[in-house]
Amino acid sequence: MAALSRFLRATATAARGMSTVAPESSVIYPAGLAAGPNMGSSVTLVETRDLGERNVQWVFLGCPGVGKGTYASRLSQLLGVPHIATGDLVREELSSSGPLAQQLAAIVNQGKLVSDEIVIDLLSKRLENGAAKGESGFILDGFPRTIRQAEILEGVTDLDLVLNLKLREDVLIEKCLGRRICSQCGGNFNVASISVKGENGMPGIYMAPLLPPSHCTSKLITRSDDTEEVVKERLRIYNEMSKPVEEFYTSRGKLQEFDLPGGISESWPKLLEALNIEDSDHKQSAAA
Ligand SMILES: Nc1ncnc2c1ncn2[C@@H]1O[C@H](COP(=O)(O)OP(=O)(O)O)[C@@H](O)[C@H]1O
Repeated sequence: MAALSRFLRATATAARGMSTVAPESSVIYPAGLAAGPNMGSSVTLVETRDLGERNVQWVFLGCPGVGKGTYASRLSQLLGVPHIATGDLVREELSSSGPLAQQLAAIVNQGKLVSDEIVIDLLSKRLENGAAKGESGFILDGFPRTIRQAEILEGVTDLDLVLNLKLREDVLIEKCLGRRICSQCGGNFNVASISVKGENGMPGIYMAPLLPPSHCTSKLITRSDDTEEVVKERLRIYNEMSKPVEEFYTSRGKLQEFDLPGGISESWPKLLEALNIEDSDHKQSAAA
């Protein structure tokens, strides 16, 4: 805990003096981004890279399978900040021969949460390594997941935005079960073809599969915690432990909700619009 506190305090101080890393494509996002989220109010669009503000510090919340990783990764490339997923940090640790590996595997494979101490330790190390390489700002994905983690983060940094991605639960389960990773290149794919009719006032939803290129097809693996039983347990734990985190940020006026309307090509431009981010290349990247 102390490590994260010390580290984030140092990063925040250093970052305040830094200008935003200019992303490769033309990105325009709201003035005063550092001061608070854009909650749909009218915001003057300016090029933030000219303002000399610090890089964004965002958090992505959302149930397992909602697509936090996909959208956080795209936005991190667009905004020139690192995408830090605590699930990836946990998986890296458990695939290592480190002392925690066995203990972590047992927890993750049951769909339970790793202790706050362990996650904070892994996150601190990741942030320290990033800062040594000159990184600043972040999009955190999968952290905080408990009120305690949220309180610790709040004690050491001032988030600009907490984005809560939402999708109906039956679709979340299908998406988790369809996830595949290429064991060679690490690419993330999804073989599920989702087509749910609208009912009881809920809109229908269509999501095309995200299929791998042919050279990855024979190398696809499934995450060991993406079985139906474990996904349901992860959803249960999300509702019990992480829903309160949504309320925590709502009460601070930081939470912005985003209902995913469909697959990436449909959702990505709408997400950029909701965030008041203009990406001149978005048509090409949405189709990628
Ligand atoms: N912030 C966190 N706190 C506790 N455990 C975490 C945290 N982030 C990740 N984990 C552990 O890593 C697992 C995988 O996380 P993640 O890849 O984010 O999965 P999901 O698809 O459920 O969002 C979680 O089920 C949990 O065991």
